Formats: sequence, C-alpha cells, structure tokens
Amino acid sequence: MTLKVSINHAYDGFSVQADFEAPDGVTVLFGRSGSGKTTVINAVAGLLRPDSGCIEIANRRVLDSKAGIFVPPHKRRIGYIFQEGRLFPHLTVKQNLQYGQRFVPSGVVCEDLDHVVDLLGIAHLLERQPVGLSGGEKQRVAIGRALLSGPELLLADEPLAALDETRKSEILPYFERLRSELSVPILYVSHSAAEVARLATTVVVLQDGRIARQGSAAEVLSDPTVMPTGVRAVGALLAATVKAHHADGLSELDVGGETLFLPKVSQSVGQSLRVRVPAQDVTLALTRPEGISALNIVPGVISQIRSGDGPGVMVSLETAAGMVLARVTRRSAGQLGLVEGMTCHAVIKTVAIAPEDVGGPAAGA
Ligand SMILES: Nc1ncnc2c1ncn2[C@@H]1O[C@H](COP(=O)(O)OP(=O)(O)OP(=O)(O)O)[C@@H](O)[C@H]1O
Repeated sequence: MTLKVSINHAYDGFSVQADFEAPDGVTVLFGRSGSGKTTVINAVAGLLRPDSGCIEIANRRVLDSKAGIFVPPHKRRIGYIFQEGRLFPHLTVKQNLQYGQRFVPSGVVCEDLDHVVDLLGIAHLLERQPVGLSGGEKQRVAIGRALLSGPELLLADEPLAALDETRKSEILPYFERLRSELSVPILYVSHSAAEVARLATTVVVLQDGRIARQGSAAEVLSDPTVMPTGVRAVGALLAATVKAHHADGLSELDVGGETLFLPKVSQSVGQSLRVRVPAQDVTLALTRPEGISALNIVPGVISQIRSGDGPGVMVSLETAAGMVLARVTRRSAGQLGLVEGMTCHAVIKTVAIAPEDVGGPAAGA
C-alpha cells in the first residue's frame, strides 16, 4: 500500500509544494518548525483542503482538485496519532480502544483487539481511566485506538514531542514494532534526527515548504546539506548484529565484520539493529592509535571531504562497517593532510553512542 501526495497550498506569505510517495514502512516528514510538515499531514488527513493537488491512499483517490474530489477525513481510512493522546477522559482504556473499532467499514478485516493490546503492552491498563495514565501510556492507547479503526494509513504528528526523554524511549520500540509487524504505512512527522535514525524507512525532508530531499534514513542523516536540525545532528547509520553482552555493561556488535562496543543494548544476541554514530563524536587518526581509551577503531578510505562556511569539515570514510562520517576541524584536516583516497582510522568512543541512537531491527536502514 502506498501513499501518493502532490499538493500546492498557499497561506499569506508562505506556500507549500510537496510531491512524494510513501511506500510501506515508516516515512518520516522531517523538517524544522515552520517548514510545512503539519500542512502536509493535515492535507493527507483531510483536515486541510489544499489549493490544488492529488492524494492517493492505497490506490484510492481522496483528493483530486481538478476532478472536484475531496473525501472527508472520516471516510479516508486513516488513523491519526496526535502529539498528546487525546483520549476520551470519561471512557476506560478498553472503551477508548473499542471506540476506534466503530469506524471500521463493514466487510473490512481489521486488527484484533487482543493483538493490538498485546503489541502495545497495555493489557494491565484496560480498566483504567485516562486521567491516571502516564504520557507514554496514554500515547500507547492512542496508537491502539488508531490501529483498531481499520486504517489503510497511520498518521503520527510528532507523537513523542510532548514526552520527556524517558517516555520517548519507552514509546519508540512500539513504533518499531508497528513498522515490522503491520502492513499499514505510517507517515510520521518529526524534527528529531534520533527518531529518523530509529524509525524511518524513507525520509522526506521539508525546507521552507519544499521537498529538499527524499531518500533512506542513512542517506539523509549523512548529508550535511539537507539536515534540517543542523550539522551537529549529521551522522552515519550502521546496520549491526548483537554478538555478545559483557558483564562490564558493554554490548559487542558485529558491523560488516568490524566489532563495535556500545553501552549495553536491549536487543538480544543475534538480533539486528541500527546504530546512529554522530559525526562529531568520531575522531580520525592516520595510523591505528594505541594507548587510547576509545574501544572502537575502524579503518577505512576517505571517499569525500566536504566543507561549508564554518570551521569544520565533514569527512566520509568507506569502511567494512559501512560509511562512517567524521566531523573534524578544517585545521586538523589540513594538518593531517587528509585527501580523498587516503586510508585512515575512525575512532568512536563507546559512551558517545546514546540509547536513543540504537534501535532495531535494522529493516530499511
Ligand atoms: N492557517 C494558516 N494561516 C497562515 N499561515 C499558516 C497557517 N497555518 C500554517 N501557516 C504557516 O505556514 C508555515 C508552515 O506551517 P506548518 O504548521 O505546516 O509547519 P510545521 O513544519 O508543521 O511546523 P511545526 O513543527 O512548528 O508544527 C508556517 O510559517 C506557519 O506560520
């Protein structure tokens, strides 16, 4: 099932022009505040009628301005997850979930309540009222309600934005499960590189109402020219497998034959995962360093050196583990004589990799 969007919409002083396709999996609409993300997602939901354009959900045309087609929101077969759960306060969790089921069109086979409850780990909450639930619990119920409405597309507008870091990391694995266990595509709005790294199958970057780039999470996160959140968020996305967990709190990963030690990850041995390695946490050395505290040293060949206006340069290193990026100063690059084609070593501090940089499985990475 695919979502196809081609819309134009103008406000006073700002216009949005977006043309993209969202295949199965999670498509993240990635952009700064005010770049037009909500305008696009609201047009898909039918909450906004764009000036012109076409939108297709699973081969059904829900908008065609030329043909005068505009399917209202409740007939679009969309599950919408808002920033804050928006549960009905007078209903129990179970009743909130059952409310979603009222919208399943007759003849449509939909997710089963028990399966959704299990998927989201909310069985123990079913008889509770929303008032006592944590932000993360509310959001899981809201996801469940959206799933139970028999959607052909899930829309999530910054669903983690209202949560603190702990709650965010509690919810992210559920979105990962939705991505791998359901066939419903998800259009997910975010301005967080970590969420893109964890979830995105495809990324659509919006800048000033226009699509600046569309590609895989690995491609977008490694391109300093399109990163909406600035150069500090640029990094490589590596596909890894858990090899072992050690008693000293480290996990050992295999990344294309290279070994990477990280603070203990939650995945079990044999599982695949994605690891985001921020470019600014990578140091370069011309020879394999010795007597150094960093545990991860990965050799590679410099494939690209990009410089912008600032003091830093972005060095891409082709390694057995995949492309690793290092952000170093222009001065260091000059002193080391870095040039494309040169062999050097990426030094990655274990503790620089945060838990939110690690997710799994690695599908679509
Ligand atoms: N109803 C409106 N009338 C006029 N301008 C609007 C309207 N809605 C949005 N805009 C403007 O359009 C631009 C894009 O807004 P939009 O909400 O789509 O961006 P966004 O990327 O979702 O931002 P945020 O992450 O802050 O929600 C902004 O400059 C906003 O001020």
